[in-house]
Amino acid sequence: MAAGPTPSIVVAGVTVRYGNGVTAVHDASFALGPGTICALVGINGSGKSTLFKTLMGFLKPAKGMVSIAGMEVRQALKRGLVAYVPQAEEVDWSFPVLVDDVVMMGRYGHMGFLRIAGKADRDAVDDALARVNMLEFRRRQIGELSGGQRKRVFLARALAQGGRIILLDEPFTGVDVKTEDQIVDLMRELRAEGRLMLVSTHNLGSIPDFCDQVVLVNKTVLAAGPTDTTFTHANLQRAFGGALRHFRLEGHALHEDADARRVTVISDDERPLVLYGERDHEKLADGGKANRGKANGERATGEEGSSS
Ligand SMILES: Nc1ncnc2c1ncn2[C@@H]1O[C@H](COP(=O)(O)OP(=O)(O)OP(=O)(O)O)[C@@H](O)[C@H]1O
Repeated sequence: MAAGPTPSIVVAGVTVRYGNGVTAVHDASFALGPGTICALVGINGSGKSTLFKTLMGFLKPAKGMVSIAGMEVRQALKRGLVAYVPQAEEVDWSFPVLVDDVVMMGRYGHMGFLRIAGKADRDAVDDALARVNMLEFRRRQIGELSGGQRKRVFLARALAQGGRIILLDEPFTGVDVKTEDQIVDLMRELRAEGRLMLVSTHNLGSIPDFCDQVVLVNKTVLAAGPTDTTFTHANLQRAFGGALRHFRLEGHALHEDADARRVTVISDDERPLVLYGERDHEKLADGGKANRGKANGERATGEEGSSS
């Protein structure tokens, strides 16, 4: 991994307003360092995309300060430090462009004015496509790919760019479990390389597995910190209120055998969080840790729960 500024994000007292006067985020603060995968969690309209757009310099805070790798946003973007993997809805899939060309866009910041790709650029594109297992699709039109394949192409674009900070807006929406696992494995590799990833997701069940930090939002940052201490039942209730589906099944209502453990299923939208044998529901993350193997092994059960 190329040396560069230490990846970090500092958001301090940030308020963001849209042109129509809507204050989407007010007085939001959190800080993240290198070698981190952080989940950005909140209901629809809670300000996750607004925060991404602010970190990408598309929106300017009305108040507060954003610093990326110790620099102003504009400077960090100019240096290609931040790569963005957009939500599927933000992309015009009818635009006739090859997979190769999409990934090469990640290299534009490394090229001269005429954007002529050199060997280093072509190598970076090859490496990135190989890392997301998409080499065989490189001559395909982007619009001809499945949702999960498209996500992987945009992830490859971020890798080709060499961004030490990667923002992923709902990377798991509409992808199957196998693709989600591939994306998570890749993110773990990128974390081991010291990169910083901020991931918005409704997959609550996956968060204790691969995120070391969590930022919970609802128009402001309600809680931010290590998953173990922040991804708690109390904080999820604050973030989601009545929007959260929460089932608790226990004893003979659930088991015909002697296994009397309680099962708690907490779901926002996609993959729910499934906890076994919880007594104290305050600390979801601790329970998740103790029961993680089991919960993963029974993922399908949880998914049935979420559809009810
Ligand atoms: N371009 C815009 N102009 C005005 N208001 C906007 C604009 N985009 C978003 N908003 C408003 O800002 C608030 C936050 O929206 P945002 O898109 O950041 O939420 P989100 O958490 O990303 O939601 P989702 O989970 O649905 O993607 C919402 O009230 C939304 O209606």
